[in-house]
Amino acid sequence: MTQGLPPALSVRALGLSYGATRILDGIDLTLPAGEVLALLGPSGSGKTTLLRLLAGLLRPDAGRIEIAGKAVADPGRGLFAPPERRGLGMVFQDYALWPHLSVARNVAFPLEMQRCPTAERRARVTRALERVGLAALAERRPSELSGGQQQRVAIARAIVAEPPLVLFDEPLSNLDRELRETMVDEIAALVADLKLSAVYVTHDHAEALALADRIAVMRDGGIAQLAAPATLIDAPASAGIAAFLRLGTLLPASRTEAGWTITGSRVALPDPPNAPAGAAARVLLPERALAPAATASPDARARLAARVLRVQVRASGFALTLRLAGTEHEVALLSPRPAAPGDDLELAFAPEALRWFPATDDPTDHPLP
Ligand SMILES: Nc1ncnc2c1ncn2[C@@H]1O[C@H](COP(=O)(O)OP(=O)(O)OP(=O)(O)O)[C@@H](O)[C@H]1O
Repeated sequence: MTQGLPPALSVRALGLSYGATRILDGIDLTLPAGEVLALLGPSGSGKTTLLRLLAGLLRPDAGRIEIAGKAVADPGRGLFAPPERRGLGMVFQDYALWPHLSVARNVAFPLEMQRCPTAERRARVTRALERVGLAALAERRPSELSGGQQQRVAIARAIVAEPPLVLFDEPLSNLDRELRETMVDEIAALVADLKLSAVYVTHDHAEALALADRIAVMRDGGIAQLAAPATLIDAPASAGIAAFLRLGTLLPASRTEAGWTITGSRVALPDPPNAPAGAAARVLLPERALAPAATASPDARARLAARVLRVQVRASGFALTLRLAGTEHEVALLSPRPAAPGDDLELAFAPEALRWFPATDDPTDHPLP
């Protein structure tokens, strides 16, 4: 966080309805200056609507938005600042460049709006284009650039005026996978170098984890969990969030006289640290906590037998799909050693790596994007 500055963004009790349908409700957020917040959620969860409210493209019907300490929307007080008075940088998935203007003129646009003197404008445009590696293409038209280059122009335009907040709306979704991965790293480096504050909408959890200081997982027009990436992975607030983030296998568990077992089997599970209420629960077996027994870490004190169903060779190892012995449940695992379909393996893990949820917490209510 940048010391002494007001939060880049503060949102309190924000809400919006279309007719009788409540689209967003009770949104509370604070983004310290210099941090990146990702809005992550499945299609229809309200990410774009929230971003449009921040941009001033939509009016809320309840709550308050402050940007860098200044109120920009507060319907209770009749306050609403339109987009041009918020001074934000914005990057959209379709680039939104002026086709008839050169790259340099596109990037200069926000400075022209601010009536920035010509010499300073030229210097800042050059600097912004250098930052995104496009200084050599300043006189081209957008149509003479690749998709990735066009998006770099849009990013240069969004940062040229050093706005208090940059909004990214799924900026990489039109690019192919390889370029997306490169550009996630580039955006992360740029945002960190310039100490920008940013809100980044995505439905791709890998993008959110790579870029954000904090992630708001959105669901049904609300925030289901707001946490740092490491916390979200280590302690998802619900089985639904664990399923959405694809953290591992969710198993139904039952309490029997002999202890907890995987429901419908005799396969024993280690006792949970805090006993879930009732005789049924859902347990997450996190993929990153599992290892084939021979390569397991020394603190692995629990084991499950499994049979290999499928193997995919990856650059980083062997992606195994296994069936837990005595059950119909499948688990995925990245193994450093090769295996073949039909092989029997023991999976080792530390019992405290398991995450327990109430049986009523149904991950299938949380559709994947
Ligand atoms: N103009 C509108 N009128 C009525 N309902 C709308 C309107 N715009 C969006 N919605 C509804 O609001 C909800 C949230 O939509 P929003 O576009 O914010 O979701 P999203 O999380 O950004 O989804 P996606 O990833 O598909 O863009 C959806 O149920 C959508 O159908």
